Amino acid sequence: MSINIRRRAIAEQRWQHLRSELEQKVDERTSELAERNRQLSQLSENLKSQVNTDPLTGIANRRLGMKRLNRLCEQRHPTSTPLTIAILDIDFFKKINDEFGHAAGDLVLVEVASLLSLHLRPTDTIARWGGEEFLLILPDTGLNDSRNICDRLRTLVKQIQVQDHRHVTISIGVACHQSGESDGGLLERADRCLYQAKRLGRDLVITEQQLTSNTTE
Ligand SMILES: Nc1nc2c(ncn2[C@@H]2O[C@H](COP(=O)(O)OP(=O)(O)OP(=O)(O)O)[C@@H](O)[C@H]2O)c(=O)[nH]1
Repeated sequence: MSINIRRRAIAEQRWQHLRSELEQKVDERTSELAERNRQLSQLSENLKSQVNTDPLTGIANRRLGMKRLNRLCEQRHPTSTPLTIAILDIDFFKKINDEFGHAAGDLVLVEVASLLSLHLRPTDTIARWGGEEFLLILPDTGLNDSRNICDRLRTLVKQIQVQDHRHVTISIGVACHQSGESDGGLLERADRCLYQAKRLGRDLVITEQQLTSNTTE
């Protein structure tokens, strides 16, 4: 009888030991999986940010700019606050590259992007639209206010110098979203304003209002 009790006690001890070993293994495996999960979500965050970011300037890329504009245009209804966009293009950028080198051109792009980020609101979007072109999305902003904002940016950008020589200038086309309009239509109108700013000599802000009054004259 006492032998049986001792055997049972030994078996129970073994069982306890095995159970605590197993529990320890489960704990270790659980923390390994939690760590791997953390790494995977970090990786996924990094990839998401790479997909949406312009690698040179660190601002939103065309993809993200387009996505935000598309969403804002779709969400708007007749009583929404105004939504304006501006397409901004650095003047004679090819000359900057040709005279001072591609690295100097890159630096200008970075400086323009950081100036825009510094002077616009966190709710605005600043996206690199193409080579030396930027898209600004200004929610809750009417055409006149946008014009003033863009004119201030135009003046500020002139403070940027390329290797202490040439001052940088920009041309900007500004258009306001019309109810029911697609993002494509809005972009096209802003682009026409930009084209006019270039045509009229550059270092200018042209709004669609000015474009209409110019073409009807
Ligand atoms: N350094 C640099 N240059 C770029 C980049 N992307 C595009 N470019 C250059 O930007 C230049 C744009 O030239 P154009 O389209 O002729 O325009 P522009 O010289 O600014 O003339 P306007 O727009 O008419 O005032 C081209 O020479 C491109 O090679 C970039 O990421 N870095």
